[in-house]
Amino acid sequence: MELLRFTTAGSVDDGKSTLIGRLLYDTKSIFEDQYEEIENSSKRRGEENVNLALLTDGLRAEREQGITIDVAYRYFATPKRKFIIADTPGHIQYTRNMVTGASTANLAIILVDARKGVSEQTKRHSFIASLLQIPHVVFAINKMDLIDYDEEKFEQIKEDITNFASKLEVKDIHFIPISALNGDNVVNQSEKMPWYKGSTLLYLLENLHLSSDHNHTDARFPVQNVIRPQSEKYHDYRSFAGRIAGGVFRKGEEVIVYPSGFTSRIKAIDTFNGEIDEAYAPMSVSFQLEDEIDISRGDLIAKPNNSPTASQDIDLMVSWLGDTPLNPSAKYLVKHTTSDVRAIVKEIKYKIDISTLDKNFEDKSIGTNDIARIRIRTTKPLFFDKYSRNRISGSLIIIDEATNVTVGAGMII
Ligand SMILES: Nc1nc2c(ncn2[C@@H]2O[C@H](COP(=O)(O)OP(=O)(O)OP(=O)(O)O)[C@@H](O)[C@H]2O)c(=O)[nH]1
Repeated sequence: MELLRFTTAGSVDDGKSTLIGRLLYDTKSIFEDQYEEIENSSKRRGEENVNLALLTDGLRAEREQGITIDVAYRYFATPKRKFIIADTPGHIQYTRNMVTGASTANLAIILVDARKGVSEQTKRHSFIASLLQIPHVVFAINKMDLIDYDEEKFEQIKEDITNFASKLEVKDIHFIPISALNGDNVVNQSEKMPWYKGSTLLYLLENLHLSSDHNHTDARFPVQNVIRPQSEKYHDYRSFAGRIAGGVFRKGEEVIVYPSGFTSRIKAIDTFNGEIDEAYAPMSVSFQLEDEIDISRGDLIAKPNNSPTASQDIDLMVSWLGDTPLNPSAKYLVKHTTSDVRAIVKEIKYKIDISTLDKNFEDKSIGTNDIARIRIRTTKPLFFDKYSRNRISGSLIIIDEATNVTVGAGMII
């Protein structure tokens, strides 16, 4: 069954928790006793309706004690698909949380309060979604019940969003008028908005075409592990395990290994369920090669005539996640796919004001939640692609060596 990863974003109180609760409840993904529990809490709090937000807020309260990065992952499934929701609270640390939750997402739901329309947060979240190149973005115009399910107001918000989104790189945009509280257009089609002819949120989540989210052109296989069993029986066995980051690999095809540049052919493709003839992103497989060449963790297997860029000077957009500002004279550790290298920040080109999208060339201080264009120099060449071409081989993370904390998420330009 296919897996869809999505993230929710919105300002505080736009209804993220209620929406997630509604999705879980209407798809029957919660247990009877969980429902009874929130039913009782709602009564105790003197609330008229069962407050579905309590379902996720309860879990949140628990995790807010002592976990630095505030993203909770929730799972549910329908007969059609499996889902992982990265639930990020909307308060101050928005950028950091959204970047963390969204980096592997296929889709982002950006909530907009129908009464307020496009807000500063809507713009920030849309910018981050475009920066991270989340392939699909759904603007859920929530609380339609509070504006009498007014079609004109919905159309106006849609137009406002379309106008500023035209400046961004978002490939696939959807708009759905919903009421998370009452369940309109979340799982069930609303009877209150006969003018809306589009699909419900769940229908969209279940039916979106996902295979084109991966790069199927440039074959990239970062080696995670060399498998060399100790037992007599597998005496001559050696294979290279990892997850395909792009393209298609077939048995018998010629491959090239970086950084060595040696070539060989694929003798076999092993998987957990046995041998296969063809493998593509995002499958986890292990390659046996025909020649005995030296390969270790961090190497990249690709195909001749389709090489990645090799360089030690790398330009990137960085989203700063650290609590302490970027230190231009520090050495950082950089993790790029399966390889680790040391790096320094050579240049801070500019910082982006994410509410206006303006570039600031004067202020070079990069603190928490800032997004900036920088250039780093690594101690060894990295073999990479542009982030716009491949979200895996085009991204890296920056780690503070002293504390081992991830301080930056970088998208290679
Ligand atoms: N009338 C109406 N109220 C809603 C709707 N969705 C959410 N609310 C209410 O809006 C308030 C905030 O909802 P939450 O789901 O807690 O908002 P949130 O975005 O998760 O907030 P944080 O978790 O604090 O970021 C609650 O009182 C909800 O009952 C809706 O569709 N209609």
